Amino acid sequence: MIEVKDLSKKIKQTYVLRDISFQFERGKIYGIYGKNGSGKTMLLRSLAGLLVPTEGKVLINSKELHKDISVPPSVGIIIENMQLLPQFDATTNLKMLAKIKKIATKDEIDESIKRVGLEQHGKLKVKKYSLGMKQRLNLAQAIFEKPDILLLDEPTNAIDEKGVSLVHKVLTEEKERGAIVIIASHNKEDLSLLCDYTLKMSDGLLIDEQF
Ligand SMILES: Nc1ncnc2c1ncn2[C@@H]1O[C@H](COP(=O)(O)OP(=O)(O)OP(=O)(O)O)[C@@H](O)[C@H]1O
Repeated sequence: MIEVKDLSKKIKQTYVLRDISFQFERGKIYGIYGKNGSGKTMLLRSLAGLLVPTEGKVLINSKELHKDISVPPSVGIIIENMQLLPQFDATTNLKMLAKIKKIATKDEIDESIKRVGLEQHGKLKVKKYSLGMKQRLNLAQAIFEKPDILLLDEPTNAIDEKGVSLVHKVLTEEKERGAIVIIASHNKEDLSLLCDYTLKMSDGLLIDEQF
């Protein structure tokens, strides 16, 4: 479980996150929507341990980030400006990540490439990928270790209609496996189709509209 308690973040005199408290539970998909600049990415970064709070805290299974643990022990992430290595193919990119983390097997890498519909292109260099193909590969790297938590910033960005249904299918499977899936998007309609729970972000505040 992820518990966010009174979380605020101030950057250069401005609060980009303001007094956020919420609990995210296993086996559910959460959607966070809001305008550009509302704080969605900042919240995902905080949950990933990539942003130190100014006030408040984030607990992952009762362990506090930046105190008991530095990052969540089992997390898959798609966050803006992520870099895949363009000179290598999809399989090599994931194999190199697997080497660093030492968790996924070759079969699990192949399976995740297949799940995102890239099996025909597994040997193509990533520099030849379209934006949508890169985004699918980003999803493959987020899921290939079967993490407990998935933090996904605009995971369907640049993906065509057929691809979007595939992404929805994969994320539903991840939820059924018991993962906590948290998606940020500016597209409320896209989220409402997929998510068990949708929340609105506005000016750094997280607004729960489903009382
Ligand atoms: N590196 C930074 N330094 C200072 N302020 C930043 C930085 N990155 C983002 N911000 C500010 O933090 C606020 C929240 O930004 P954030 O990226 O979380 O928004 P977002 O909801 O994810 O937007 P988008 O839909 O455009 O991705 C914005 O006001 C932005 O200007």
